[in-house]
Amino acid sequence: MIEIQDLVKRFGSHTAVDNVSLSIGQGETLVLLGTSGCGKTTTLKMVNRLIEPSSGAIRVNGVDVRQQDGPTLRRRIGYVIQDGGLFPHYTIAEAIATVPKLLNWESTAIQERSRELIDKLQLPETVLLRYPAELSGGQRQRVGLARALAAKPPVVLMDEPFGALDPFTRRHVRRELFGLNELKETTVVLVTHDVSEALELANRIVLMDQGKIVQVGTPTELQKNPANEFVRDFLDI
Ligand SMILES: Nc1ncnc2c1ncn2[C@@H]1O[C@H](COP(=O)(O)OP(=O)(O)OP(=O)(O)O)[C@@H](O)[C@H]1O
Repeated sequence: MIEIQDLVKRFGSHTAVDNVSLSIGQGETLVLLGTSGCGKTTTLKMVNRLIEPSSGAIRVNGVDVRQQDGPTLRRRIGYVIQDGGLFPHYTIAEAIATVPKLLNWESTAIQERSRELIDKLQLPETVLLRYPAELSGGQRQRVGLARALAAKPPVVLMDEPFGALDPFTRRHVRRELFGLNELKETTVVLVTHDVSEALELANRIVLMDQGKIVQVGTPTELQKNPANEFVRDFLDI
């Protein structure tokens, strides 16, 4: 589904992502885990071309991401960031409709899809007419996900999607979201530095340090067979 090959990103003399290769399967939830500054976000943003690689290649469904311009590519790849990443001057209905509109969906189809998502994410329909500032953090997060899923993208990238929430709401929202059938069929790449979140959500975890992959495996593999002291320390085992 997503093939990342020998990916490198340098910022001046600093190598933020250092020769990363990964294969992510259809419907898989892959978690990029690691300390602050280890290159998780930079790796993620190269998938949807918010950052261009220094070298290496990324293919989504066999097609090199560089064959499409950034905006076109991003219509097919959902993107969720901390606190929802919503524009303050768009109502929730407008926010969710953004990508379907760009894809020229009929307005009745957009309305139907928006209501479906609002319902699935257990938000009251009245939020559709409100602005992000009028919602709670947990609600904004759900709306951010609704916006990312609106046009049914095969791939969704998530960068610390629950980072702005208190621990209780965080657990609650993430269980709800990852319980959605719709998300089970979607390929998800999620960035976090939260070990328990990674262990709970990941099919596989990619543990990174200083731009490099230290270990890739299922949560159980990492816990049972940590590759080295760093992995043991990071997972606190
Ligand atoms: N635009 C940029 N210009 C220069 N250096 C950058 C830029 N973006 C990121 N970096 C550097 O690249 C490294 C990796 O950053 P990145 O944001 O990918 O880390 P991260 O693992 O996502 O960290 P965090 O969890 O803190 O967000 C860091 O050292 C960061 O300072």
